[in-house]
Amino acid sequence: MAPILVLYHSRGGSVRALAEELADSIEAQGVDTLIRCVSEDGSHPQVDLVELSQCSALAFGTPTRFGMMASQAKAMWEQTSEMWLKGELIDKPACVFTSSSSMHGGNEATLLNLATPLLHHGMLLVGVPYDVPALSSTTSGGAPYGASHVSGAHNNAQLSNDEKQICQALGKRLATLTRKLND
Ligand SMILES: Cc1cc2nc3c(=O)[nH]c(=O)nc-3n(C[C@H](O)[C@H](O)[C@H](O)COP(=O)(O)O)c2cc1C
Repeated sequence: MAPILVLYHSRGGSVRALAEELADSIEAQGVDTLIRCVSEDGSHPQVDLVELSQCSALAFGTPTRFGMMASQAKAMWEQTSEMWLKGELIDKPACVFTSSSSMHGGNEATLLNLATPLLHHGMLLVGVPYDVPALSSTTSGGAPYGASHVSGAHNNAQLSNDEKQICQALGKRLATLTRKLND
């Protein structure tokens, strides 16, 4: 099975923290990951679109920017018309994640916005079900739509335990479903 691609954009490191947490939880299920950035950030290499077309599944995240995905990621998706024409992502599982500075500053809207191009590509969106206890106890990030983090006005809050647990549950679910689909 091809690796699961964990693809993100992050300027200050908050989304990167979620990406790394997701990758760890996928790897814990014995599934290989490839962590890539939309644009080179010094921590992980920039994605090659071939890696996107060949992945077995995708975890995709950017910061919340005015309630939607970062423009760098939107620009990347606009280069995927050929992949879309060939249907290379159809029936591959996918999940989304984001970080925002404020609690009600549009992180849920961003999760839904991140999902839009994935649905256009025919991907199977994987969310977080309510049997994950942290979804009911979180006082910061984490939603049925995906993993999220509320980073605070100075973008320096660490991931809370609930945010981590929601992120780990999402990674585990993505890995498990991907393996089942590839059996
Ligand atoms: C241009 C811009 C727009 C932003 N828009 C929002 C927003 O709509 N809502 C919000 O809560 N935070 C917003 N933020 C804050 C970031 O989403 C937040 O700091 C996030 O954690 C950054 O993630 P990163 O550390 O991975 O870059 C914005 C930041 C920038 C630079």
